[in-house]
Amino acid sequence: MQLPSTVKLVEVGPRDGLQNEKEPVPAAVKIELVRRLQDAGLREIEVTSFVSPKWVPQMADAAEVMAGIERRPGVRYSVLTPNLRGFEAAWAAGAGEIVVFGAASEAFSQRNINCSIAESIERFAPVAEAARAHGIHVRGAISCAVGCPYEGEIAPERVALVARLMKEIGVQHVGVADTIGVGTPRKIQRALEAALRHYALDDVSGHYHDTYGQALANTLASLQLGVWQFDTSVAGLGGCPYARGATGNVATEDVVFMLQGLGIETGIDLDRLVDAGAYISGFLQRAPHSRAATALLARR
Ligand SMILES: CC(C)(COP(=O)([O-])OP(=O)([O-])OC[C@H]1O[C@@H](n2cnc3c(N)ncnc32)[C@H](O)[C@@H]1OP(=O)([O-])[O-])[C@@H](O)C(=O)NCCC(=O)NCCSC(=O)C[C@@](C)(O)CC(=O)[O-]
Repeated sequence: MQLPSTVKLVEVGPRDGLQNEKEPVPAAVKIELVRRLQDAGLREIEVTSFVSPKWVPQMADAAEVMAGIERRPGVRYSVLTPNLRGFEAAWAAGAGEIVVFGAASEAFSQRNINCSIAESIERFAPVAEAARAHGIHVRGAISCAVGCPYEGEIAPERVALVARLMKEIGVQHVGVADTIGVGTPRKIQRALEAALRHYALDDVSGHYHDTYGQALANTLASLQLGVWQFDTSVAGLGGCPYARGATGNVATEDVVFMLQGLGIETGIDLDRLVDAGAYISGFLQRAPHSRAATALLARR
């Protein structure tokens, strides 16, 4: 089967990766991480979230981080915005893309953003409208696309429903998110196919946590469908504060290593990426959660 010749990776480490850390990570460290990621060639970076600091204290420094990052031409800086207040802050901070984050599970929607799926769409509609009026790209995340920590297995129809609702309010791109990493290749393909009922191939991405070690296989299964955009997290950082036990996203280093082996272009310098992962892992005082990074560091 013909795989895509190019893949775009959205680096979510500074946001998804660091939102779940027990000890606060200083803004200066986040800013330095973004700098190193850019040095490695990442051109899409999810920097932070403009959410309630009561809900996610780790992202309370969102404005400071956005003000401190070194902006480079050709790099898009995205942020999460749950409501209009978040959007206004994101706009003021110069975000190039905003992410509204919904879920295919009612229970997760309630726990994560304190409203039902229907209410979340009502909340996102003015956010999407305002963003588009300002020329800011709007991405939507569909969490729990295959499984939910509270409801168990999620049917693809639920993903299709949320994708349709997001499409109707002007969300331009959807990310199919396996929040707790329970997806396996066929399940992920079915969730993607559900989103693809409402979005074109170029407007659908995969966001896979690696809790059960399936994320690379799921990435390959997505490539087989022609999906060519993925969220990944340097050093496999992360987890969601509202999904207990969920570990980080698939490590950017592991995905880049696999893609290089497949002859697929990413524009990313793996050595410098490993440096960025080593930097943040050093700060967090643990080894990177990346097999490729561990192997490459051992060879140095
Ligand atoms: C959505 C709300 C705000 C609703 O929270 P709420 O309590 O229902 O709303 P509220 O309007 O009553 O606001 C509560 C407080 O937050 C303030 N507030 C309200 N909005 C904002 C804002 N934008 N920025 C800053 N502050 C805000 C607001 O002013 C108020 O402050 P108080 O009056 O109590 O002092 C809350 O539930 C929230 O912030 N949730 C965020 C949860 C979150 O960030 N989760 C992690 C990201 S999602 C994820 O990781 C999944 C993903 C995307 O990676 C994909 C995947 O893997 O699944």
